[in-house]
Amino acid sequence: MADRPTALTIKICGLSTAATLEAALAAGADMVGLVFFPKSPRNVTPDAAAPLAARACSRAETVALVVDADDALLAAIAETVAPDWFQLHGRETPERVAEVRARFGRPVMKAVGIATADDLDRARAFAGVADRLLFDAKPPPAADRPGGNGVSFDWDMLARELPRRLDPVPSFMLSGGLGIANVGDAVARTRPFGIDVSSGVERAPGEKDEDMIAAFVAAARAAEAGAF
Ligand SMILES: O=C(O)c1ccccc1NCC(=O)[C@H](O)[C@H](O)COP(=O)(O)O
Repeated sequence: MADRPTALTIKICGLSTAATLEAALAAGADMVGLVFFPKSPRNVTPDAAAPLAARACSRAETVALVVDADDALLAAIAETVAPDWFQLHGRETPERVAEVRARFGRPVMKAVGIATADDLDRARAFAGVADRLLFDAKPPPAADRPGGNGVSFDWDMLARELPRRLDPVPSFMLSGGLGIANVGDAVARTRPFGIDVSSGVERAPGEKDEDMIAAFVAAARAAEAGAF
């Protein structure tokens, strides 16, 4: 079993305005995510993201989320935004994860889509390479993005199969369809290192809601008391 934190790490992903970023920081988020994927309603350019990352500096870790990004985009983000983490949310191989980690000198979180226990076997290849895994739901068939779709997967399957299939259990974050009403249940069932939310704190796709962010963090903090 990987080291357990004394507290739940909370990540709010897909922030694109100063006001909602401030709401996440004020609520006590540990990580804030910036999405660099043009098809996403949360997409930001490196130039737009730079002042957001600067605002978060030393208050929370910044995470740059990319999908099958080439080195040119990663270099532009590294130089302009200087994120603490890269989150690779596409079809990156374990070799590419290792390459990004070495080339850009920052920790990498690898998202792995989970639907069945076989997907946990697939995740094993990333466990020794990525600094953290993010278990996310697979996108619905018609989705035009691989994450941030507000859909969940079977948390009980994860809790049951993870220790059987990955030994030691890696440090993982849980995402996919989390919201104010279900985050407590999700944490109690899966006991993750951390959680990650995007759609569940939005009033419309890409529009974060400051009150929902605060309520989500409060609900997650209430859940951590029982889980850790
Ligand atoms: O948010 C996006 O638009 C996005 C686009 C492409 C790849 C990943 C994306 N988001 C990932 C996340 O925000 C989270 O890591 C996670 O999937 C949670 O999403 P949600 O189910 O919406 O809470």
